[in-house]
Amino acid sequence: METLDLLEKLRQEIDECDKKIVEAFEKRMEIVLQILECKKAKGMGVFQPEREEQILEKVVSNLRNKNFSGEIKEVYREIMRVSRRLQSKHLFPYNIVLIGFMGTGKSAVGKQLSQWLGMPWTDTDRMVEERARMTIGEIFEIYGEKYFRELEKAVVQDLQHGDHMIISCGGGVILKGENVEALKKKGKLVLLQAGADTIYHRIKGDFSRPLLKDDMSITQITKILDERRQRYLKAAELVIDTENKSIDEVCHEIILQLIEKGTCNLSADFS
Ligand SMILES: Nc1ncnc2c1ncn2[C@@H]1O[C@H](COP(=O)(O)OP(=O)(O)O)[C@@H](O)[C@H]1O
Ligand SMILES: O=C(O)C1=C[C@@H](OP(=O)(O)O)[C@@H](O)[C@H](O)C1
Ligand SMILES: [Mg+2]
Repeated sequence: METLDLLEKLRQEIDECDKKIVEAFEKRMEIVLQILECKKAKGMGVFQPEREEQILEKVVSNLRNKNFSGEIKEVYREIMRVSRRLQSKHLFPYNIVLIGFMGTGKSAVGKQLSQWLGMPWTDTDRMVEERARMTIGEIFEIYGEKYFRELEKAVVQDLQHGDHMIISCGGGVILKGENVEALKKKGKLVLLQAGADTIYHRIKGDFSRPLLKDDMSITQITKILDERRQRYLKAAELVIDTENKSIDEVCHEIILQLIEKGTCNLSADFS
């Protein structure tokens, strides 16, 4: 057979394979949505790591040519992430926005939630750093806090167009009313709380936070917390106490509370 004819024939075979894949994919996604209803009824989480491991093992064992084990695993990891994302899109049809004081776990919890729910994650501090090509510490040192707040505001304004994401905010995002307004357009604001003692113990070894660089103490944390408390509470649509809870436990609590709220007033707020 001529090379060009062969190429055409092989392409037709690929098209046939793709048709089957699309059919199977569509069916899989429909089943994924039915599973969501069962999980909801049983109070189960979207992310079931043991089940995902079993699926990976099963698809590899179904392979006739084991040379493709790595490839099939890669594809399936992505399929399972997309499945999680589809389920969480139905559960949480809005951005989940984490606010709260430094050290309450906004960044760590956001990252973990993103993994569990298959939702993309962004951190306003990282966005500011990327845009300025400087660390937060350098921005404060060279240009001062006011300039940092303007950069933070610009990032938040851009984020108001994002859909179905986890957004970890910098602790001072609530200092500007327009930030809160923009974040609420498509998001549910979840306040993470912790006492000054806990916060101090979580962040005492980390000097990347300029507001505490010269005075990393419980007294200084308490002072700034007191100044901001009302703003945090006013902005929050859901309040989560993180004291004596692991990062996983905080994530569970957020998911549970958001689902609980969803049955009463979320659909009205976020339709
Ligand atoms: N619930 C928690 N329990 C224990 N350590 C935590 C918890 N939440 C966050 N941490 C830790 O505290 C530190 C600060 O967390 P981070 O997510 O950076 O806070 P934030 O973004 O709110 O400033 C990190 O070392 C993180 O691993
Ligand atoms: O509370 C604040 O004003 C700040 C909190 C920091 O973020 P984290 O809350 O993630 O530490 C960072 O945005 C900056 O250092 C200022
Ligand atoms: Mg952070």
